[in-house]
Amino acid sequence: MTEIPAFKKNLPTQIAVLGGGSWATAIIKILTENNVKIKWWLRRKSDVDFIKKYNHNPSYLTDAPLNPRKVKAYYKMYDALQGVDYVILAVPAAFIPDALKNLTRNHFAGKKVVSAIKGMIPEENMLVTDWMEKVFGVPITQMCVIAGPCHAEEVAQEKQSYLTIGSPNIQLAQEFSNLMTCRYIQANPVADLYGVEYCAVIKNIVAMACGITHGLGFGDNFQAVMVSNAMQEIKRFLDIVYPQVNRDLHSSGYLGDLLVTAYSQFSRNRTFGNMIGRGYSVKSAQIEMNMVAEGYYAVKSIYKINEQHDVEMPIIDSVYRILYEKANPMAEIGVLKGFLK
Ligand SMILES: NC(=O)C1=CN([C@@H]2O[C@H](COP(=O)(O)OP(=O)(O)OC[C@H]3O[C@@H](n4cnc5c(N)ncnc54)[C@H](OP(=O)(O)O)[C@@H]3O)[C@@H](O)[C@H]2O)C=CC1
Ligand SMILES: O=C(CO)COP(=O)(O)O
Repeated sequence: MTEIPAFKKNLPTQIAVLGGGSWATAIIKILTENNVKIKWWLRRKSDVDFIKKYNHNPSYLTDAPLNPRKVKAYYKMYDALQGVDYVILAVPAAFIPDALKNLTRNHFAGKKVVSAIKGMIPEENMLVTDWMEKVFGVPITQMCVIAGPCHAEEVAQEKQSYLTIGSPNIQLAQEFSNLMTCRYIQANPVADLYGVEYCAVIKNIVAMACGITHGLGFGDNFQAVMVSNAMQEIKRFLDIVYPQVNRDLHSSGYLGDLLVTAYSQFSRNRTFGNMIGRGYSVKSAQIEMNMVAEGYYAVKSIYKINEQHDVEMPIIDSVYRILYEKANPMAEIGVLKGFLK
């Protein structure tokens, strides 16, 4: 017998959130504005104990209070997954294989899976949703992704923001959008899961390029040209890798996400790039940041995927050579200048 979903019985929707960083914390804050119960998995027992006692995350978005009637923290992932309707993945992509290594297909059977991750699985150069389908057999029609211009720090301050929920299953995208819409968040469904997921990954690399050029002393004029060219680069890539009619790349789920990451003071990817432009090595930039810049891993994956397609992607190529081939940033941006219009 098919189980009646909780929202149809007017019961709280039970949602597992996997990951203890700033985005997981922000998503939990948003969801608890609605009729949901959250089962929150974090990797450190000390964090779980802290949240049970003080009702906020000890390390990320520490000012965001969490409703103890709606949020329960878990250290064992199996316990967090029990009885939930949705599983939200919010661990940085590079750590997903390790975080989920003890799970089987059964843990996801019948559950809807949402990726809040804007990164690629590095070893396999795969989108997170493709990887979830391959490893755990989750049908793509049971998955959606969260995209759009939205920094966790602004969610914590309840600043009006917009999200885009992508799924080939538009009913699912609508259902999850309803769960994510509240006083300060408007979530909108789109049928283009792969387009928004790839765009969210690539815009992180572009934000790194913006940070690099800023660190090198280039100004706003140059950055505006680079961001415009980046949008065309994203379009060329998507038109080859996942063509779709009616994809509006100028909407906030694509262009908006690129703009906020390229320009925001909160962007980890831009901050990381800025350090590289100022002369930090990759290792020292990683040590300096206590958060994860997905673009570092993603640029290698996109570069490798594009070896099969040969799309013209000069910004991606430059960032790849700077981060992985120790190319001199100033010399590399000098080469890039010749491609920009
Ligand atoms: N922050 C934002 O505004 C947004 C983030 N996203 C996406 O959300 C995803 C999660 O990022 P976010 O929450 O920001 O991450 P943060 O940078 O805020 O935190 C890093 C997280 O990664 C965990 N981590 C670090 N190293 C490891 C490891 N070796 N194994 C397992 N976990 C590890 C940390 O756990 P610990 O603290 O225990 O070290 C922490 O939970 C990313 O894909 C990001 O692109 C998407 C939209 C907005
Ligand atoms: O995707 C984001 C905002 O939409 C977050 O970007 P950063 O990871 O660069 O902070």
